[in-house]
Amino acid sequence: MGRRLIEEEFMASSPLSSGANAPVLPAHWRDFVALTKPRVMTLVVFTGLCGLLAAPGHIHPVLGFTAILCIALGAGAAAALNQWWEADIDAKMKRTASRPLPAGRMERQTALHFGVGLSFFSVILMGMATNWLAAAVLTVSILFYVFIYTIWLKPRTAQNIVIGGAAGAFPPVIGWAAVTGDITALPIALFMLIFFWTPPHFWALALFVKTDYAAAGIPMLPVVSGEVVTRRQILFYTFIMAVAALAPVALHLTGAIYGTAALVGTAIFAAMAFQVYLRRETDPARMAPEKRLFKYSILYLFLLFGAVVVDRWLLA
Ligand code: HEM
Ligand SMILES: CC(C)=CCC/C(C)=C/CC/C(C)=C/COP(=O)(O)OP(=O)(O)O
Repeated sequence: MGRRLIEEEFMASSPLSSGANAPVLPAHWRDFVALTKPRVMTLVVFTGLCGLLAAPGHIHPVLGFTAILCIALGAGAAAALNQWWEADIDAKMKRTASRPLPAGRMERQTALHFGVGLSFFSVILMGMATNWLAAAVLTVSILFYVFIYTIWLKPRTAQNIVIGGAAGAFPPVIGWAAVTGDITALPIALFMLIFFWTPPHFWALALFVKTDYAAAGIPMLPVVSGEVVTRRQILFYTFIMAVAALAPVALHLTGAIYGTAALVGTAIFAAMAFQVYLRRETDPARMAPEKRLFKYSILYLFLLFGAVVVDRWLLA
């Protein structure tokens, strides 16, 4: 048996092997959890929970819990459909190659059925447990992530996440609507905050995984327009995000606790974005500013959304 054949056999059984040729093993329950991108979804669920807790009025705790569960299940379903569509792309990127589909631990069809089934389940349960406005917005966010972002924009334009990022901005609106049955100024302001937060959040990451995206042929901004443009765009969107972060204070929708958190948190964000902007080349000895900004972007959103809830509860 030639050496090439042995290598091919090894590659086929490797968890990093391409989705196209890998043998499909029976999926383990852990693979279904992985399909929902649980780490990313923690923040999605947290922002949904904060929208629910900040809303005026009362919701029975069991129904409130069900609403948050539906946001988690809907977001997980959308993530599964994203991976069903992108199995071949994920196989080409180091960061994603060991996901259940590209690693050959699950059939694509299984992911499709899981994603569609969970989407329907989450929307119907949301409608029955809370109201049909919350269910409708959940539907829009799932469809937006799958069709507008994943299928339409992501493979076509470097502006994919600017528009497509709206999908991830809906959860606080859903949480709010689940309690009140309406959508007013504060949930719209929270939507805007996540919407303008997404470009600096994602492009900071894209700067240090750009070779992955280039290898997979995805037109992310650093691949298409280069690092200098991406660093400038990160700074530009950080300024718009700062306006969105301070808008609830200016509009008297929140009080001093959120105001302080937004002011301090956003000043740190802007300082980090400025460091990213100034950076031209990589110094392997220090953590790159873009890596620091990416990590901080997550903490920032946790902080500001937590502050909204504390603020509204103290005001109440
Ligand atoms: C279209 C918009 C977005 C894109 C393209 C994007 C992209 C990414 C990517 C590629 C990662 C690395 C994850 C991994 O390697 O598994 C990541 C991490 C993360 N994202 Fe985003 N993101 C977006 C929006 C959001 C939103 C709206 C939230 C929550 C509100 C969010 C929360 C997170 C969190 C918490 C992590 C860290 C996960 C970990 O600890 O591994 N992202 N994002
Ligand atoms: C309620 C509801 C439906 C919420 C949706 C939440 C949402 C859209 C979150 C976006 C975050 C996310 C997983 C981005 C990954 O981008 P990617 O898919 O390009 O990343 P990848 O390269 O890791 O696959």
